[in-house]
Amino acid sequence: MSTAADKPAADPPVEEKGATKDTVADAQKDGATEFMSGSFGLDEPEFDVNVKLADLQEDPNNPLYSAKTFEDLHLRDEIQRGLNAMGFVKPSKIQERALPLLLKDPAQNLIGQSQSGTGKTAAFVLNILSRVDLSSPKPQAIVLGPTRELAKQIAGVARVMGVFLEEKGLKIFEAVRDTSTPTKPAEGQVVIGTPGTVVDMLRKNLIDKRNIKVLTLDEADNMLDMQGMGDQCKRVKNILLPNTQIVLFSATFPPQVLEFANIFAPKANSITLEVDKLTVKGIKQMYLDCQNDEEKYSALVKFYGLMTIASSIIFVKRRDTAAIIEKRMTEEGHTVASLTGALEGEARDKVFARFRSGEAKVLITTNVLARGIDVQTVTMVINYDIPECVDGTPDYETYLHRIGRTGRFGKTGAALSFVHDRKSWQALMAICKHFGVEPTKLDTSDWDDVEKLLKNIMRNARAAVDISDK
Ligand SMILES: Nc1ncnc2c1ncn2[C@@H]1O[C@H](COP(=O)(O)OP(=O)(O)OP(=O)(O)O)[C@@H](O)[C@H]1O
Repeated sequence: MSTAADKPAADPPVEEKGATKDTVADAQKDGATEFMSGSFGLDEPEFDVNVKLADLQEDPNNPLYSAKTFEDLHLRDEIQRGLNAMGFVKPSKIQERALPLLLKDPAQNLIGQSQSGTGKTAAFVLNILSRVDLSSPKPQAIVLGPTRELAKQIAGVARVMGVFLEEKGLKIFEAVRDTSTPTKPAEGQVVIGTPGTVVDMLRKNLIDKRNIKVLTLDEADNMLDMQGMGDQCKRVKNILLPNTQIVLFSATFPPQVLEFANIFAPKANSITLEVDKLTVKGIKQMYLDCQNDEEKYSALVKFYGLMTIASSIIFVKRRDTAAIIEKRMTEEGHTVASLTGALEGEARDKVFARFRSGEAKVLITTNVLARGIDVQTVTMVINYDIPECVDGTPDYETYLHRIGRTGRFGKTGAALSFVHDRKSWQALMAICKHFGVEPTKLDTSDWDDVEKLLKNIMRNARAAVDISDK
């Protein structure tokens, strides 16, 4: 467990021979992952995880199932060098518990849950990089994510972490659809993509299924729950060999999905969290009480007039709201990027790259980017519309994933939700009650007060980020 007291001295990330920032930067060409400050910023709260082993005879508290250091895992030398170059000093809680279970032979299934921004990607990527046989160029692992942005981000992490395995032949293949349907075979031991494209490629034998030994689903609850993707994920699994290691990760596993997850990944070891442990403590949660729907927009403009924020994401329910806000904020002189499902393929990549690079400081989006996206500079998330399920009930999970775009890996951030009527207020209160948080109320009738409060919060957030960057 990491506390402020046991943080390692703040050395800069290791730059060993041949493992310079440039080497890592080269592997980051798609801008998918950022050069990290290392694990020093990690200040995980004390919390208990529930570890359940498939073999009930075994003791989940056996030290063998916990790795306090990466060295404990005896990783391939090239992987350890990759971690050093990324500045990963020690495993996060989920990595500490999940990695020994993932890496154990013979391979076992795993269902892993931990809060947003706690390093789940590195956990499953490390497993894959440890398991691929580089003497063969054939696909050996598949990772599925719900969006092209997330799939590309994961591929970026795998490339950075595996940069020293490249000379041994490691290749990462992105299976996301561009303008045309795929016609060329997947080249690389690790295939990372969206479920539709991957099913398509498997069916057309563009992915050789015969050597696949690991199937990982990131944002697994989302992937298994949604009818379309759930079906596609099942198809992928059914095409693969029956002894494939199935790895499911997410910050949220609502009970009904967890049940299905246990069917999808039979006899899985599992690491789960109680619902009141799911919120990231470093995210200050607030809400802005607006008179009506129209006032939301003027409040948004006023808010951006008051604040200078490193980067922020505004989540809306509908594409047309995103378009309106984009237009009006641009007219106000803000550089914004708007990404919704209305955009496809490379056009989406371009918009997202503008945000990731910091050229656009504000991203307006719908739930498409609610999950997984890791942009370190995001200090504020705005829920312009409170997330709701198709039946109009509050969407707890999406709220958690949305606000988790900030406050990543021990950093602090703020989440501001707009409420404008009884329904939106009730929905937010239900969500906060569900996760056991008490949001701070900001009142638009006293902007001086709002400004003071926000500045204070953002100053604290910046200070915390500065410290963790040292
Ligand atoms: N051991 C580590 N030391 C330092 N930084 C780390 C470590 N593990 C992960 N990170 C960094 O933490 C950040 C968050 O990691 P990641 O994106 O994997 O979170 P996640 O748990 O998958 O979040 P989400 O639930 O939102 O998808 C990344 O920028 C990653 O580089």
